[in-house]
Amino acid sequence: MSTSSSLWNRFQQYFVRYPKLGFSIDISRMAFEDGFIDSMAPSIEKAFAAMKELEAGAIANPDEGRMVGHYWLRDSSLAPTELRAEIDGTLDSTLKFAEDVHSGAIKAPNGQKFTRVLVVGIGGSALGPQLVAQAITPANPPLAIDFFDNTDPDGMDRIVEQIGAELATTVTLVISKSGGTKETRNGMLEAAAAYKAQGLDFAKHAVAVTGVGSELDKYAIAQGWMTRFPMWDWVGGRTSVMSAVGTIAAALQGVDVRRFLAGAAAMDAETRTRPAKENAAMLLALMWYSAGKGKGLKDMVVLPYKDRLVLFSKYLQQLVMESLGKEHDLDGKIVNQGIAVYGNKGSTDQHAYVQQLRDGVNNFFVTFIEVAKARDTAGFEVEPGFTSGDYLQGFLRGTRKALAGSGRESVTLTIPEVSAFTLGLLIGLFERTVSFYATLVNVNAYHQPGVEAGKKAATDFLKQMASVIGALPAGGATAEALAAQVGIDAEDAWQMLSHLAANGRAKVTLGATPAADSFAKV
Ligand SMILES: O=P(O)(O)OC[C@H]1O[C@H](O)[C@H](O)[C@@H](O)[C@@H]1O
Repeated sequence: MSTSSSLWNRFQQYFVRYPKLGFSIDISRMAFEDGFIDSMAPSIEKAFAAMKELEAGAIANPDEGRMVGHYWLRDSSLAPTELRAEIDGTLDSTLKFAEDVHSGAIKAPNGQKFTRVLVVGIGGSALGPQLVAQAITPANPPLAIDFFDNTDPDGMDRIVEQIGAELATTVTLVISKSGGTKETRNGMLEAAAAYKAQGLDFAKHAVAVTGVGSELDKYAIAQGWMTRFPMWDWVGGRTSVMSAVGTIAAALQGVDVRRFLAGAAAMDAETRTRPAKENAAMLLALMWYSAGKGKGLKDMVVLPYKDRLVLFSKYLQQLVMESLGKEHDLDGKIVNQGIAVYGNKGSTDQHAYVQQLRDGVNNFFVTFIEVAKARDTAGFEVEPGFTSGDYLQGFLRGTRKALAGSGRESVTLTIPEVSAFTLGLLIGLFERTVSFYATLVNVNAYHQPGVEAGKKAATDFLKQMASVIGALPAGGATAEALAAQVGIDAEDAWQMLSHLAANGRAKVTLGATPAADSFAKV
């Protein structure tokens, strides 16, 4: 990768485009040797074979004994026969629901049309709808959208305050595949309380998207919610944006959902059968492998040069890190796999962390996303002969060159514009890349056992907090003494007592050290 003519040749060799989709991938600035792809042939074959089985309904998630069916959501004809009607029917009914909300056939209890949607969900049950809302909704969508995607009460208070009296015409989607996620349960209860405070009946504004028979599903039935849509165990949260999880909010916001699905289906079709050297998903998986030596040694920095795609790095962060970040491989060997993903957008990031990318520790590769069309409206020249869009391209190309000049690797993906179709296409591309890469490094991409450890520790912490509150004396005691009394760790006790004190639920007299602080009942 030295002279400009050899770079031009390398570009020709490693540039693949799908003209029908307006999509291209350029891996010429990755530092693999020319024989690399051929040398990976046996692994590539294995990955293609595993994908074929997965798409045919194999138990591709062995730990949970589940099929992996997100690829069927955009082409139900590939799904096992018994699932097809349910996939199509659910899609139709989510779109019909949105249509009825728009037309006023489904109204708010006050007789007016719904004007806003509040999504309560977290992780895979929020990131997809958030990305869609940011990237492909009209500037002034038919319904404005807000999210409760955390159990931060202050965050929720701010949203409720912003919505104000419009809560009367707000439909709330509570989204949880498992139906038991605590943050989402809390968000739902907080939302219900906010409606109640305005004299509104939450049930008449509430819609559930969840697994049939889940805690949430039962609750929604018992409370008489507006309606419910199903989630299936064969769709993982992080790949659920094309199920009801993503389609309802998208449709309510005026997104052409069928085009969104068609984009993913089109990328699936391109990358399902093409041989490795012209297969964008396989090439990307091979680049991840080459950059990180199959061990995730290099982070992936996602740099879309387009404001609308600012959440794409966050979306990929969950998709990639929750799928690939695994302690064990499929043979039970300890491997501690994964690829760290971060990023924001260009050229904004050039004024922040790109300094380190150019000059600092070389522990990453960049994925540039270039959008060919600069804007929808007529061009405007910021100086004679140049538009803002020319600058955006200049900064992308300049950064790619500057990085390559100091031995930093990058992949560049180009799409014609940001639309429902091209967002679907990008999501489809990365989903298949994750599936391929998982086989290359022999991990199960479809479970997330590590997430459970933090959840269990949080549950224990809350149980212990209850016993500490019960033991708080009127006269004051140290954290250590209270911890010994209820049989818990002294630091945990101090942390929860400090939290209680900060929120007016305990009194604290600070000592010289945490051990000398004294806590009492209020
Ligand atoms: O949709 P839910 O069941 O509420 O799950 C929400 C999220 O939380 C879990 O902890 C998982 O790690 C995520 O993959 C999932 O998307």
